[in-house]
Amino acid sequence: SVCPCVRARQLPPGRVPPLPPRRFVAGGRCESAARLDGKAAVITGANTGIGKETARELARRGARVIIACRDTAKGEAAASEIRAETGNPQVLVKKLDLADTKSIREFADSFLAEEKELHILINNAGVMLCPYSKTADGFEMHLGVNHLGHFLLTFLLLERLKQSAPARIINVSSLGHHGGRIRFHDLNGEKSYNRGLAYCHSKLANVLFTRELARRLQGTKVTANALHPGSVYTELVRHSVAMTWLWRILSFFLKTPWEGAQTSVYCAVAEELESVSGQYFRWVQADGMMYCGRKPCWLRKRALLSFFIKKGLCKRLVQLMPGRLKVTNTRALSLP
Ligand SMILES: NC(=O)C1=CN([C@@H]2O[C@H](COP(=O)(O)OP(=O)(O)OC[C@H]3O[C@@H](n4cnc5c(N)ncnc54)[C@H](OP(=O)(O)O)[C@@H]3O)[C@@H](O)[C@H]2O)C=CC1
Ligand SMILES: CC1=C(/C=C/C(C)=C/C=C/C(C)=C/C=O)C(C)(C)CCC1
Repeated sequence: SVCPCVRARQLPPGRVPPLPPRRFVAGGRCESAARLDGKAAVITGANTGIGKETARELARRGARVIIACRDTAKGEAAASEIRAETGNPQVLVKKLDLADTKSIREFADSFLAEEKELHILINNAGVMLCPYSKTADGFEMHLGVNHLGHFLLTFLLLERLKQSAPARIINVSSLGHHGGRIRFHDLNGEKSYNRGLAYCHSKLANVLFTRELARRLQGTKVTANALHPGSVYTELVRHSVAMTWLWRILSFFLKTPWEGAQTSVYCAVAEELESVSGQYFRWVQADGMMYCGRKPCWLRKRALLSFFIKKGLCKRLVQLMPGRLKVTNTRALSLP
């Protein structure tokens, strides 16, 4: 493992390592130095938040990045900022409204006509806590945008991904998927609707879609993985006044969008994931509390030590903590 001081020096220009109290929430970062020259990536909802920071990191690595967003003015503002900062002129904007299948088809037609290759598709855009509403095609908004829109987009771009293989599909899900159920009898939430649960259902759909897609893509060199980015201070909570205030109050303890993008970047570039498919990733802390995967045995045996790390009482281990963060597969899901 690399000394934290060395890792700090490897941060991209302008990024400072988080202050000690924030190290607990900042999570790890993608340490792969992989370049993406000659590779093309589509990132949905990349005009802001996690998507924008993901676009910035892929552009920094030399990729041709297509920002797929519903508001092209916001997209252009993000693209010109990224072009200026990374020096990569190949950051483009294309209109995509995931709440309208007509717009998704237009995006795909235009993309397929203009772009010959696609190596990375990051289904990142999302809505949360929307008051009850429907997409242009009559689907409940969370399911329509977060899952069905991305489902159609992926389907339309799949041949291009296969032709460009090795290629990766990354679905940005959420820890919230644990609270989700696929309510086959009421997919549109017409019989009962809870906006928090509607979000969770759509995020479970992301995970299940990833698993089935990975199964169907076996042998094609196109992988599909899902992830939870962490709790990130973004505009995701905009539909809820209470959550907007909670987010402001907790902001110091939430990941920044750049920190939140690290799991997406890891899934997109890490060499060791070249043939890993059908998995769900999230950063986990080696304090034994959140760890579901390969917990180091010295931690498993020492619950007290784990408590000290969590409370920040053991200075040396706290200093080492960022180096002990891993992305791991967590939950094995089966269809309901
Ligand atoms: N922030 C967090 O704590 C967590 C986030 N996530 C997931 O991370 C992903 C990114 O969210 P985050 O960056 O936090 O949130 P933001 O609200 O900052 O970004 C969401 C993006 O999705 C776009 N979007 C929303 N609706 C549509 C649509 N109909 N068509 C096209 N684009 C659309 C938004 O566009 P516009 O700007 O035009 O509204 C925006 O670009 C989401 O999938 C979210 O569920 C998961 C767990 C935690
Ligand atoms: C209570 C609490 C937290 C709040 C976490 C929340 C509220 C997470 C919400 C996540 C969402 C909205 C996910 C969307 O997919 C922190 C800040 C992590 C740490 C301090 C204790």
